[in-house]
Amino acid sequence: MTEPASAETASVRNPSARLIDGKAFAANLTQTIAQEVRAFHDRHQVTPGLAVVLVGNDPASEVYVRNKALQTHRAGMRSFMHMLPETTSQAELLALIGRLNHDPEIHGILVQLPLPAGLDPVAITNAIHPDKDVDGLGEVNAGRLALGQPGIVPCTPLGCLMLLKSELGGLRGLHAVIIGASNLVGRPMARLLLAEGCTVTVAHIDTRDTAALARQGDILVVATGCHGLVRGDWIKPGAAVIDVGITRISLPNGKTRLVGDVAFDEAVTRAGRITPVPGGVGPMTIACLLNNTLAAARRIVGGAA
Ligand SMILES: Nc1nc2c(c(=O)[nH]1)N[C@@H](CN(C=O)c1ccc(C(=O)N[C@@H](CCC(=O)O)C(=O)O)cc1)CN2
Repeated sequence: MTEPASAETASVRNPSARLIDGKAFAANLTQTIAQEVRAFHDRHQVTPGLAVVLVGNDPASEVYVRNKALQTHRAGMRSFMHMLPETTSQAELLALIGRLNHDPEIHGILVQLPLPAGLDPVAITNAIHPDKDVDGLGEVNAGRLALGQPGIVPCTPLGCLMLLKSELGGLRGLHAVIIGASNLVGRPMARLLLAEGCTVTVAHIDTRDTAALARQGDILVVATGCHGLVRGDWIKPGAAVIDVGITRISLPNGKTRLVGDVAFDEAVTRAGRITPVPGGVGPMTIACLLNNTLAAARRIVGGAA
C-alpha cells in the first residue's frame, strides 16, 4: 500500500513554495480600515490622526515615512509629519513628543527608527504616551505583551502574525524558530507566537549552530538585517518562511535591488510557503500601523466602534 505523502515529501516533489502576498493582504486590510474609519467618523465626528517624526535624512527612512503619510491619507486618516534636522537635540525631540501627547487631534505617535547617533531611542520611545504608542515599542506596551495582556503590538510582528494565521489557520503546537532578537521584531514576535500556542526558539548573534535550529522550524521568521543569511538547506521542507529583512544591494549593471535575509531562490525549493522581498512583510508593517492608529483612536475617544 502506498503511504500518504507527508508535508515533507509533498514539498520535495513540488519544488516551488506558495508565495505569501503581503502586498495584496495589506491592500485589503487598508481598505477595511478605511471603511472602519468612515464608520468611526460618522459615529464620533472624529478623524483618527497619526503623527510621524523623522529626524535626519536617512534615505530609506524618508521613503518609509512618505509611504506612511500616503497610506494614512488613503485610509481616510489625518497625517501630521514632523521632519526634523539631524542636529535635533534629545531635549527638543522630547519637547515635541510632549506636545503631541497632549494634542487632542493626534491619536498615534511614531518616531521613525533608526535615530541619529546621540539620541537615545529607549528614552524617546518611552516618552510617547502608552495610549498613543502605535509602534507598541514603549516599555508599557512591551510589558503588556510580555505578560500576555492587551496592549498595542509592534507593527511588523503583528503583520507577520496576520500573514501566518491567514496561511496556516491555527498555529497551536507548531515549532516557531525566530532568527534575530531585536526589540522591533524578534522579541515581540516570540511573545506573539507563544501566545498562539507555538513552541518558540529565538536564535541570536551568540547562538551556536543557528542552521540546525532553523531546520526544526515549522515556522521560520528571519529578522537579522543580514541579507542572504538563511540558505535553502536551513529550511525544514514544507515550512512557512517569513522574511523580514530588507536590504538594497547594488548590481553589477549599476542598478539596485531589494533582497531579504533569506536566499530566496534556494528557499523557494524547500519551503511550503514564503514571503517575497519586496512585497511580503514590508507592506504589512504600514497596514498594521493604520490598524493600530484606528484602535488607539477608538480607545482614546471612548472604546466605541
Ligand atoms: N518606528 C519604526 N521604525 C521602523 C520600523 C517600525 O516599524 N517602526 N520598521 C522599519 C521600517 N519600516 C517602517 O517604518 C518599513 C520597512 C519597509 C516597508 C515596505 O513597505 N517595504 C517594501 C519595499 C519598499 C521600498 O521600495 O523600499 C516591501 O518590502 O515591499 C515599510 C515600512 C525600520 N524602522
